[in-house]
Amino acid sequence: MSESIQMDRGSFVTCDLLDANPKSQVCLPNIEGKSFRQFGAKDRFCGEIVTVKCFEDNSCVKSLLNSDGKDKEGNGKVLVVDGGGSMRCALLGDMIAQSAIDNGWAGVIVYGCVRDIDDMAAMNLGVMALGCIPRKSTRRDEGQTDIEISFGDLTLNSGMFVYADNNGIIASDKPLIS
Ligand SMILES: O=C([O-])CC(=O)C(=O)O
Repeated sequence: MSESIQMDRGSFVTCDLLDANPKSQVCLPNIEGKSFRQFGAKDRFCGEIVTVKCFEDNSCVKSLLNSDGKDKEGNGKVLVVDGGGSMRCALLGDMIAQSAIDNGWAGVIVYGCVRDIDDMAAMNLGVMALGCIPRKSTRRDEGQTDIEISFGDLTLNSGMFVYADNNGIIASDKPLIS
């Protein structure tokens, strides 16, 4: 039985949500020797997922985060980017992160790297990524949106729900808090 817990979106704990919903997906803490870390000031964030798959090209990330990031209830969505785990360039920096905030997104999870992390650490956005690197990606308008993505034992589609805090990342077909 899954249980939607009534709770403020800013005060959930992933461990408690998972205890109440043990069939939820759980991201592994070690993915081929790499781990997700927090880079934003908002270290507890959740929302409806929008998926992107791109490799060393953040065209889709930039255009999506420059568009409305609110769900039907007006809550922020979370962009989950499968960057193939590349540690060679960053798919998000402070300027795109600022446009995510301006457009109401709750957070961005990057299976890859980010940059401008000192500025990002002060921004009211959830950001989790595997690491950081000064180099930006090359925009060639390549990448796919709303496609199934998989990493770290997660298999995610747009319309699912993700919950992230300092304990880690969990995901579910249904909302876990209401
Ligand atoms: O423009 C990019 O590709 C990433 C970046 O530096 C930013 O968002 O500020």
